[in-house]
Amino acid sequence: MAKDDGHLTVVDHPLVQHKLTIMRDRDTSTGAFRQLLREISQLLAYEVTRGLPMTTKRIETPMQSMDAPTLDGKKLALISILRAGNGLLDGVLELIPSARVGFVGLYRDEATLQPVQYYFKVPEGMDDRLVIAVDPMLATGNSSVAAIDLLKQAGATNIRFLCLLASPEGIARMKEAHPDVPIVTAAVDEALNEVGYIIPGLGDAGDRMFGTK
Ligand SMILES: O=P(O)(O)OC[C@H]1O[C@H](OP(=O)(O)OP(=O)(O)O)[C@H](O)[C@@H]1O
Ligand SMILES: O=c1cc[nH]c(=O)[nH]1
Ligand SMILES: [Mg+2]
Repeated sequence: MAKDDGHLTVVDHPLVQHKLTIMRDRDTSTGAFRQLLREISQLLAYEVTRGLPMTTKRIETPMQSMDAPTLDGKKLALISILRAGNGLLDGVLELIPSARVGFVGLYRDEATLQPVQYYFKVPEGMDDRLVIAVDPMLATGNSSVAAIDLLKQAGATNIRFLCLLASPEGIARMKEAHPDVPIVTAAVDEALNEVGYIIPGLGDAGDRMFGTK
């Protein structure tokens, strides 16, 4: 696991990198792409949930009673940035089924690369939750910055951002707009191309996941 100043964590684990390589391959099918994203999301979840507050609970093992560590999943809000965010959400939610879930609907206008909002629904009490926003792609950063703006407007103060692939430009934009939001990603690619796609990247995550192109 590579870290910079605490703002960015790159999960360079061999399992993550191997699965990401298959996802990048243009010949990987929609079904395999979705399955791999689910698997990677669970490996990334391990990192993004590091340091989550724990309490203890009195339990009886077959041998004796003990105060055992436990997580209060209800204090966690997972926010999917639609639609591709759902590909990360499903796997993380499987690991933490009691987490609360919200959705920010955004798509990138292909000409301006600005996000267009079409939906917003998050759990109550955002100010009292650890919020993990998920979206596989951090390209220009316009979508994630806008989504986090909205989450902060809804009261969130403790936010982390989980993605699969990031560009250097997107990381810089997030760091400038939201220096308090740590980013966890599987890889930082070379650059953005002239139409705002990550290079070498994996193409359009939503289209590859849902087979829409
Ligand atoms: O950092 P940015 O330049 O804003 O680009 C990243 C955004 O682009 C993709 O979504 P898209 O707009 O394609 O919507 P989709 O999830 O519905 O496919 C991706 O899932 C991010 O939300
Ligand atoms: O490379 C990119 C950039 C934005 N959105 C994607 O899905 N892929
Ligand atoms: Mg898309």
